[in-house]
Amino acid sequence: MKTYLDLCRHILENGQEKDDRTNTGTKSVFGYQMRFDLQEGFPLLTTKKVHLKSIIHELLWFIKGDTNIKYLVDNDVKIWTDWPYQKYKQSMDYKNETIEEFSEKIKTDSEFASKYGDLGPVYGAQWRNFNGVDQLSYILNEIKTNPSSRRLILSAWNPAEIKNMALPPCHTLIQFYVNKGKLSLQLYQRSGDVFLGIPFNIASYALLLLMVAQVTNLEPGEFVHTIGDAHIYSNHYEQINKQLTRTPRALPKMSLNKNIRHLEDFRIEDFTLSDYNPYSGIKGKVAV
Ligand SMILES: Nc1nc(=O)c2c([nH]1)NC[C@@H]1CN(c3ccc(C(=O)N[C@@H](CCC(=O)O)C(=O)O)cc3)CN21
Ligand SMILES: O=c1ccn([C@H]2C[C@H](O)[C@@H](COP(=O)(O)O)O2)c(=O)[nH]1
Repeated sequence: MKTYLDLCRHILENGQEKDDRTNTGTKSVFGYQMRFDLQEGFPLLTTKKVHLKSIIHELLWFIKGDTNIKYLVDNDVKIWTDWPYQKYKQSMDYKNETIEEFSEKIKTDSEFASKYGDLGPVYGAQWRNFNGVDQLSYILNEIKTNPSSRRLILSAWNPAEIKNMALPPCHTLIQFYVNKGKLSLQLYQRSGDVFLGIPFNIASYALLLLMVAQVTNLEPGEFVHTIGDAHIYSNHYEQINKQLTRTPRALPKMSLNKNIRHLEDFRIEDFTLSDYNPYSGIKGKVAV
């Protein structure tokens, strides 16, 4: 994952200080592209330990078309909880619960979960029902029947619905590309938190590529990651510099249960990561 460290170095050396919505402050560049050949291994960072289980669950949650954090919270995935919690804090029902108590209520009280756990029409909703279009089914069918198409696009950016989303989509658009029996995927990410979000996003879309390749009988090719505003938050400089002192190790391997033929049939137990030997994890605050 030298590719990732190159991005970090590029921003530290060439990035400009930029204010942002969260008032944390960032160093930022506009426009950056990374390429990962999936034949060379699974692109999971080795310069810090990345919690893959959260990534897999999040992806399965998108594929289900789900937008309520209940599924994530039930599976102990915490990455989306801050946003509904902030909203809950501003409501009449809020009784000084901590985020842990809030999560517990989401788990045990389904009425509470439907009232306070929904993020609005975020990824899952747009992937499966963009103004009535199931984009994921459409893409899978096109890849199988019309692989040379240059229109294999899936968009999460639905301008009419942005105002109803807890957070406007960061991974706004993906395009598939099929050539010589290989499937590639390019992501256009409008905004990328290089320390927290990007390692997750790389792994997540690499995984989606492997899954789609399997169910369309293609070999995985390249994941191309294009970022618009690529930034390092000012409270993450230390964590990034620490990673820059670490020499990347060999990439792990990801194998999928070969019996799965439909995207919706994948379950957490169908993913096996092997030979993952990362350096220790590094903590950092998420800017909300
Ligand atoms: N500022 C910001 N950065 C993000 O990366 C981000 C957002 N906001 N908002 C929406 C989602 C949520 N994402 C998140 C949120 C939290 C972590 C995080 O805290 N990661 C820790 C712990 C992981 C875990 O508990 O599994 C990490 O060490 O990676 C990562 C991505 C990615 N996105
Ligand atoms: O998958 C994700 C989701 C979010 N991010 C980061 C990028 C930004 O730091 C924030 C979102 O704030 P905006 O003001 O809406 O850009 O979250 C990410 O890197 N990856």
